[in-house]
Amino acid sequence: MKLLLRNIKELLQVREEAPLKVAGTAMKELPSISNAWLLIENDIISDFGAMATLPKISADKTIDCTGKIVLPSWCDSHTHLVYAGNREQEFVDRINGLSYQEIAEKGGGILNSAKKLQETSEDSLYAQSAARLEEVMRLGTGAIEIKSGYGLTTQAELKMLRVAKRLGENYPVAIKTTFLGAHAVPAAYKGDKEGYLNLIISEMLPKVAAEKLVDYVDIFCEEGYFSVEDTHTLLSAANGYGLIPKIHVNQFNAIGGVQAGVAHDALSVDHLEVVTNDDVAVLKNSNTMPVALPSCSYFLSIPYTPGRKLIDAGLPLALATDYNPGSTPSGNMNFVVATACIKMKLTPEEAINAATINGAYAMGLSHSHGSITKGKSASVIITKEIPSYNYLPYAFGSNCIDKVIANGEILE
Ligand SMILES: N=CN[C@@H](CCC(=O)O)C(=O)O
Ligand SMILES: [Zn+2]
Repeated sequence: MKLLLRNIKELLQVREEAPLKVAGTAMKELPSISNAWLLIENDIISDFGAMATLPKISADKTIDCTGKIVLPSWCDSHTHLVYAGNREQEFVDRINGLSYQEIAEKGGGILNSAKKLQETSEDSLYAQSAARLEEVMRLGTGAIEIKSGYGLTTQAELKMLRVAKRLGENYPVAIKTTFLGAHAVPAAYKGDKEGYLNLIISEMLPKVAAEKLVDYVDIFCEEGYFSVEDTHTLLSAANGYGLIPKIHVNQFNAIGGVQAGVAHDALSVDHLEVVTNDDVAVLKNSNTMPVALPSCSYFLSIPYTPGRKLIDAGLPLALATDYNPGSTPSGNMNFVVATACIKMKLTPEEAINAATINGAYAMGLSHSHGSITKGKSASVIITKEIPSYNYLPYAFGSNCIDKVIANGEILE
């Protein structure tokens, strides 16, 4: 099947040789071709160029993209998309004055989602999660990471991860999975965090690894959840199963989670609403991608990750949604890109790099996603007719997407 996109007003994020990631001032560059064509063969980007160079191609289908911009699909490297039910009552409780932490201390928060998930069948969990995945795919997400962490028992964690794996088998989207058993201490282990960590290490990790359910390991390194010492203990154990870390750090407090992540060569450290100069220095000498989650800051009214400071220090930055029922009930990467520009003062070029190639890096997918490069997955967004790519974050409340091509499949 040959699919030709022609008369593209601007083809964005064109990289002949795709970098693994872009950092610092290089994030301001967004290579593009005006008045372009793009050829997709089956599920692969096979060629592209300026219209003046278009060779004779007998395509099975042609899409005229006059006035429209084409860019690689969003790469959302941090989500908790598999969950049961919702937490809209906690949303109202927060409006009425309770904090996110106070809700968690009353047994709400992650434990509330864990209870719901444990009571939900695997098929119902799959159906609820599939509906969310379909929605975010139509919003332009072409690669996504999904975490466990709302099970908090061995059976329920396995259930979540099997659902995530099944989604990857059934949808034309790249899915990476992460084991987040250390998301919170479950009610059954109240006051016995060591006992729960022991369960994670001696029972959950071996089972999750034996079923080949995950690519990465995660822990919520935060006051009131898991300490830096717990983080070292878990990441060392996970290393024995070949699991690379992608961890939750510095959401509310900088307690040394960034340093712990870098010490274990984490692929990414995520949240970073609070960042110290020492965190920046440690990240500079690492391969670890800092990941900002601006929709979470928006929803919880907490500080935004100082993205400007990180990029100005020469670091890379990725943007992701954090889609989950508690802190971010939205998987919309378009809103993330707009909010990064509006609230974190990223330029549109920086935000698009952060949401494509750097997002791909943060889930180990730079070789196949995140840029318009020959041989990469044919996962692209075709916008509506818009004046320029700056319009994408500018028109933050509008859906600027006309069509999505998901691994070669057209989603209307
Ligand atoms: N902070 C930890 N975990 C999730 C939220 C969990 C929840 O509230 O359900 C996050 O990344 O924001
Ligand atoms: Zn998260």
